[in-house]
Amino acid sequence: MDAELFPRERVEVAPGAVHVPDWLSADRQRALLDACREWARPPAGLRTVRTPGGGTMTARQVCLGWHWYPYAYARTVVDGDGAPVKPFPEWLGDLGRRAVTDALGPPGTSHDTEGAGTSRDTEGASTAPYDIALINFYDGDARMGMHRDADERSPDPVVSLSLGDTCVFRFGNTENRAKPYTDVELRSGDLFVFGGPARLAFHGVPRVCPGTAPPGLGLTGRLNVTLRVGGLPGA
Ligand SMILES: O=C(O)CCC(=O)C(=O)O
Ligand SMILES: [Fe+2]
Repeated sequence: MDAELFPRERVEVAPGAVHVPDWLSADRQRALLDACREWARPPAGLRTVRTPGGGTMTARQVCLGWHWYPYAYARTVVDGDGAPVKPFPEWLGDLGRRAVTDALGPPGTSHDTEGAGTSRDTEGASTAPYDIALINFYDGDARMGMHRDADERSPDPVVSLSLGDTCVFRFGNTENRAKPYTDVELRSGDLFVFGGPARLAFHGVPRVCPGTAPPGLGLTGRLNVTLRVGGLPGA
């Protein structure tokens, strides 16, 4: 990691949405990248996602635990090779819980802003294990439009880990895709968590900055791993 003139600070972008720069060490980034390379292999590997309107997502995706397709979850790759989704490893769930605690505080912590009642207990966030990972690979001009992560049935926070090229991550409001939103630069190793009142906020990736990955990582492009609690029937 290049030394910064001013270290980047943890920022609460909106109540319940926190950016923690440099959360993963260089070694942990490399280990997560190695795991992503394994998960990307077929069967049930990296695929291009087709949207109902006939378009395709520019970021390619692989899932663990539950397979996401527009706009539901399944146990097999129903819109691809039909293979069973790869298992969600316990260590990744542990990483998810640690991420939430580091970003938002331990369970039961009140991080109210002006009495807004954003305690994780009152938001219904649970101790249920993280059981879904969506891994997105961005190369070239890949982007992700503004959307909500709304296909899970659990209110637990979404945990986002970034590897490789820096991107602009746009974090918006819960009403619509338009302003107000905040643009955050996510770099390799950064953590972003959104839960509580921010859990259903619109967000997207308008831009990836090619050639900005840490030279030692060995990744061209950007990987983002989001961890979610599904709360899905039959889990
Ligand atoms: O790539 C990112 O940083 C965001 C990914 C995302 O929003 C998603 O997987 O739902
Ligand atoms: Fe998302």
